[in-house]
Amino acid sequence: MMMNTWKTQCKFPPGTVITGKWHGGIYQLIRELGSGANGIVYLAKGTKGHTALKMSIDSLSITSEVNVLKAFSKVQGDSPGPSLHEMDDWESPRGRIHFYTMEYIQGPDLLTFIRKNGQTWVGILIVQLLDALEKLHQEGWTFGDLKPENLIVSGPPPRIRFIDVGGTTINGRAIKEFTEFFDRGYWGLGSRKSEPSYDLFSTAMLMIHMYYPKKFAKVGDGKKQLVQQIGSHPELARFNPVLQKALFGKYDSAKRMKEELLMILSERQDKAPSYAKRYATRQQKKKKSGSLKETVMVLLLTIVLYALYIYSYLL
Ligand SMILES: Nc1ncnc2c1ncn2[C@@H]1O[C@H](COP(=O)(O)OP(=O)(O)OP(=O)(O)O)[C@@H](O)[C@H]1O
Repeated sequence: MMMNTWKTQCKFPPGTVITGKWHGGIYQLIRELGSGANGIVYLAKGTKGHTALKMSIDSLSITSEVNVLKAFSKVQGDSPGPSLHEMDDWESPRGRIHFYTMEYIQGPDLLTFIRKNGQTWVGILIVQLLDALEKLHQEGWTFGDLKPENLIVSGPPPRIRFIDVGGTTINGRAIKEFTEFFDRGYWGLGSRKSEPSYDLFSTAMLMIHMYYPKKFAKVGDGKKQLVQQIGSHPELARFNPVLQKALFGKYDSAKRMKEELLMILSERQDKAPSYAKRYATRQQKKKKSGSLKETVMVLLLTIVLYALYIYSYLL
């Protein structure tokens, strides 16, 4: 009932002009992009070009999402989420509506991208995701509701971005929004406390979902079931050590998970481009066992292979 009320209040046809009460920004709605639990997102045209405009009658949720977007902008390097343009109110014919505008992120969601471009992309995109998560966690936030619909692959070059920051929570609190399949509480594998390991569990579930596009429900012992699902898919099974550690809360940082994932990806020389393969073979011949030198070399090799791997796909 509540939802219908706000939905009706925030529903406007293309062409509607929104004028900011406090900052005077003018936006014309182009089309609806989607609606969530508390608002509607439109593609709009402002004086500086296209923008995504989220409106809601709930000022608290708008303020809290704006705060998350501000935190994203503090993240080192490019923001993993949409950059915030401005926040304002609009005195609409149906009363005051709160809104903010942000970068319009164009591209397919994660699952659509994988369906179109193949599973060879899974590793690299998850590495990118872990990179973004590491930065977010360092700023003291947990993303929370990680699912394919909240991840857009923009580009080229393909780059994974977060949308829908409604579930992003300060570390140490209770997770605000979650989706059963990606929630460790649902699988009986941990609490709903916002902390890095919560996101890493969801990341492992994202990987599983990319190989099992049809989500499956929990039957009996969640832990046993997930281990079985991983083991019975040959492509997914090679990620087994990393997946199990992430599912069972053994990683306390996305960085560590990323490093171990990169190790597995660098082992996959059969799929690597030929120059990468030659490089890897050369390095293996030179390899001296059991030393720090070896660890450094493996890491370097991993980085080089990763760069070549990406490069080969951009050609
Ligand atoms: N910055 C953006 N760029 C492009 N599309 C966006 C952007 N933000 C949101 N969208 C689109 O608008 C839809 C609605 O977004 P919104 O954040 O309101 O909620 P949701 O993800 O559908 O649901 P909920 O918040 O309930 O989890 C998204 O699914 C996405 O398709």
